[in-house]
This record gives sequence, C-alpha cells and structure tokens, in this order.
Amino acid sequence: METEAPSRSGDGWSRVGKTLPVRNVQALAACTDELNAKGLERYIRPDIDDSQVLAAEQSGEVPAIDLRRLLDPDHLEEEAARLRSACEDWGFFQLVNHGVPDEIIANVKRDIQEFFKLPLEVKNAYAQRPGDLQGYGQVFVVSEDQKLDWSDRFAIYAQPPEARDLSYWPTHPHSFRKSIEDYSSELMQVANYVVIFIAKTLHIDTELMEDKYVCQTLRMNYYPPCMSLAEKVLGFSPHSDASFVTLLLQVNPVEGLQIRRHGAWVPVKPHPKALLVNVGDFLEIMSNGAYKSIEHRVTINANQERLSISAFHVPSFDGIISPATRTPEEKVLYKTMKVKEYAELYMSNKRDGKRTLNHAKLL
Ligand SMILES: O=C(O)CCC(=O)C(=O)O
Ligand SMILES: [Fe+2]
Repeated sequence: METEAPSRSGDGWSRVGKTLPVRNVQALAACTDELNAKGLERYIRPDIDDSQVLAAEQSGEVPAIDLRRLLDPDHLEEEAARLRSACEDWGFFQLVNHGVPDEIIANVKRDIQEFFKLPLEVKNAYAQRPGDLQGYGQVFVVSEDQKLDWSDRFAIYAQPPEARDLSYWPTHPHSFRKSIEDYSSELMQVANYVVIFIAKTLHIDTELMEDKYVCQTLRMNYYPPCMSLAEKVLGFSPHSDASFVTLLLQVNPVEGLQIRRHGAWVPVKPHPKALLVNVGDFLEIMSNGAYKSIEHRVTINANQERLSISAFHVPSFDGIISPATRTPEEKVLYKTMKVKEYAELYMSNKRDGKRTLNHAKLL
C-alpha cells in the first residue's frame, strides 16, 4: 500500500463538514404541544419500508467472535477462520471476551446516561462551534430539505491525544472526562487487535491503522422515544460508516439497530457482554471489496429511550488508501485516494446508504 508520511493530526474531520444546526430532539420529544405540529414534518419519512424487516428467527443472529480465542495460539486458526467468514458474510460481529474491564464500561455508560439527563442549556454549552461535528446537537445535515434523524449526538475526537481539544469534553457529570478517557484507551487496544487479526485474514497493509496514525472519534447517540410516531421516524438514516472499523457499545438494552442483509433489514439483538464491530468504508476499499461495509439504520421505540456509543477508527487524515488485490488477475475495483478526499465526499453528501462508496468505485 502506498503511504505518504501521514501526519498525526486527527482533527481534520472537523474542518471538512459543513452542517446546519438542528433542533435538539430530546427537548422536542418532551414537548407534547409540538408533537403533532408542523415542526415534526421534517422527521416523518414516507418511505420507510417495514415489510422488509425480518424477524430474528428468520434472519439468524450476528456471529460472535471471541478475542480471547484469537489471542490463544491453540485456537487462533479456528477463530480467525470464523472472523473471516463473519466479515465476508455479515460485515458485522459481536466481539466477546474483549477484555475491557466491566468497571470502565459501567462508568462510561453511567456518565453518558447522566449527561443526557442534564438541562438543555448545560448540554448546549458544549456545542460552541456552529457547523462543526464536534458538539452537542450538531448532526450531518447538508440541505434544508433533508429529512432529519430522531436523535441527538455528541461527538468528540479522542485519539491521537494531540488532536483532542479538552475544552469540548463534558465535565458534567464530573467523572465524564475520566470515564471517556479510560474507555477511549481501552478501545484503542481492542481495535488494534481487531485490525491485526482482520489484516491477517486479508494480507493487507494496515500501517495507517497503527496507534501512531489512527484517529478515533467517539460518538454518543441518544434516541428519545417517540410515542405517536415511532413507526414513521428513524433515529439514524441508512448509512455505512466512514471508518476502517466501528466498535459500538449499547449503553442500555433497547433494540433499534438494523442492518441491511440480502436486501432486507435485520434487527440486531443487544448483547450485554459484547462490543458490536462493523466493517467500514475504508476497509471495504482497502480489501478491494472482499469485506463489505454494511448499511445500517436505527429505528425508534414508542416508550423507551435508547443510548449507544460508537467508536470510529479511521486511518490518518493525510494518509493514502488503495485497494489490495489477492491475485495478479483480480480486478481493482476502487480508486486510490487520500483519506481526506474520501472524508470530504462523505461529509458533503446526504447520509444515503452507500452513496459515498459508490463514488470511490472505479467504473
Ligand atoms: O446507535 C446505533 O446502534 C448505531 C449508531 C451508528 O450507526 C453510528 O453511530 O454510526
Ligand atoms: Fe453507523
């Protein structure tokens, strides 16, 4: 793989996105007067096709991959074969025995829940940079007519350390910074293992995913319940992630995530002990399509809120990614491009399935 001395600055993403500020959905959901009003129109989607949603018995469950077995020479080969098949067939897997201490997970879950309970003004104080992705209540909205997602998000750049701007890290509740910091470092280690084992199954060069280059963004997602309109709104529009891999922690055990599989939507059952890992767009490009970045969306519950935290692991912003073929005959399917170039495309497009990846394909 071609690489160009990648810089370690990880804050590039904050500069490429142009977003419009949107309303806080949690506050909107709490305000019953407005719930039937015109203001809700932008959230209502005439095109949700629920006939395509499979029941769990029909679809099977997302496979579980055991990190402890991958790290054990006696079981490595067998587990790596299961990892390859999970990446090829599903693009998603539940990572069990990931080794992140229970206490670190419990702390970050508690603090995220506490954070979203805070008064709106306190949370809004963390959205100081309009048009930036880093901040409360800011989402990817690129046009005035775009349908809005029924969720609030709060993203922070966590790694590398010099890309952080701690002034945007919440200090309410007071333990939040520390719990994010602990969780972020643990996830760096887990993601590093995941990348190493994925690379082994593919023979791709993952220099750009090494600790010294990789960028990690943590995004906390809050999906308020929507009593009257749960079936008509979406918490997250169908999209694929602009990451190499994403590691998702379900903060509370409410269903909502669905993944696109064989043309249908398959609900993912929350797994209390796992981190849900998915193949992102950069891995699809770098594996020349051997592992596909899978489209997913989030539906809304009528009575219960849902919370999650996504950790996006992304190659250095100044790096160059190119597809690795396995045989000399294999056709190259994707362009070689700067990570920055891909990020700009991603951020200037509406979240619309795998639209950005289609731009990265060679005709
Ligand atoms: O909340 C979830 O389950 C998924 C969130 C997601 O897809 C994302 O943050 O990109
Ligand atoms: Fe996602």
